[in-house]
Amino acid sequence: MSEQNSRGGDDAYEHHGGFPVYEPVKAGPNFGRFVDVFRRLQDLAVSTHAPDDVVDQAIAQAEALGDLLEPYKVGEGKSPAGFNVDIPGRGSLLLPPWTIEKFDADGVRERGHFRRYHLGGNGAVHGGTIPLLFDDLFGMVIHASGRPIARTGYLHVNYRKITPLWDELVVEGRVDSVDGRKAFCSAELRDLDGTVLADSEALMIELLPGQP
Ligand SMILES: CCCCCCCCCCCC(=O)SCCNC(=O)CCNC(=O)[C@H](O)C(C)(C)COP(=O)(O)OP(=O)(O)OC[C@H]1O[C@@H](n2cnc3c(N)ncnc32)[C@H](O)[C@@H]1OP(=O)(O)O
Repeated sequence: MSEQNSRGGDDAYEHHGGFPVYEPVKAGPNFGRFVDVFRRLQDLAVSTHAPDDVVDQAIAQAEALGDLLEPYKVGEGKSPAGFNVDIPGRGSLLLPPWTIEKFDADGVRERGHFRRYHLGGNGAVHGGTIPLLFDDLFGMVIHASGRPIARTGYLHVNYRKITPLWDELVVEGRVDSVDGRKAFCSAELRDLDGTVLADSEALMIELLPGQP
């Protein structure tokens, strides 16, 4: 149960805007492997040129897999996908497979790589994938800072160098300053030599009660 605050409001509700208060959904012991196998399939789906009969077999097997899983569909916030910080990408296939290394009020650092599924052109990571990485990072930066839930008002990305597939990389972000509901954040994506591949600035705006 949430409690009334001194302004007569509801602390939990105000902290979460119009969001439900999600409880983390713990994954079973095989969920990491489950995500891994789907990442492999994502890579293969965009990197193979198989004969038609093999494509037909793949469709049949994928349909059978869909039929196996369909009865277990759940609503938002009820699947372990996206909620498990021990699994790369928190177990979400939308996110690249990055792992949280540091998560505190000073900022958040993650380490990981992009895969064939994230290919843009000529061996480089797709330019739309990098804002995804930053946007999600800034969400966690806000969470780690202890600030109320926020949404991205703007996200600016500078692409400084080609970002390669498969190489281990590091991204780190923090809140630079706060002005009322507005948290101004920044982050850098680097290779292991410390070269900045991309950097980003974002405005994260605290949600008002009831804002979705
Ligand atoms: C372990 C699990 C972790 C889990 C971690 C999970 C991480 C996931 C994180 C994902 C984050 C997202 O992608 S969120 C999805 C992408 N973002 C969105 O969809 C947001 C869509 N936009 C909105 O809903 C709205 O614009 C809001 C709620 C953000 C703000 O609307 P509002 O409440 O009406 O606010 P408004 O008065 O307009 O603005 C408030 C102040 O911000 C300023 N402002 C607003 N927009 C801008 C802007 N683009 N550029 C400059 N300034 C702006 C205004 O001038 C004002 O300043 P002043 O006059 O006060 O000075």
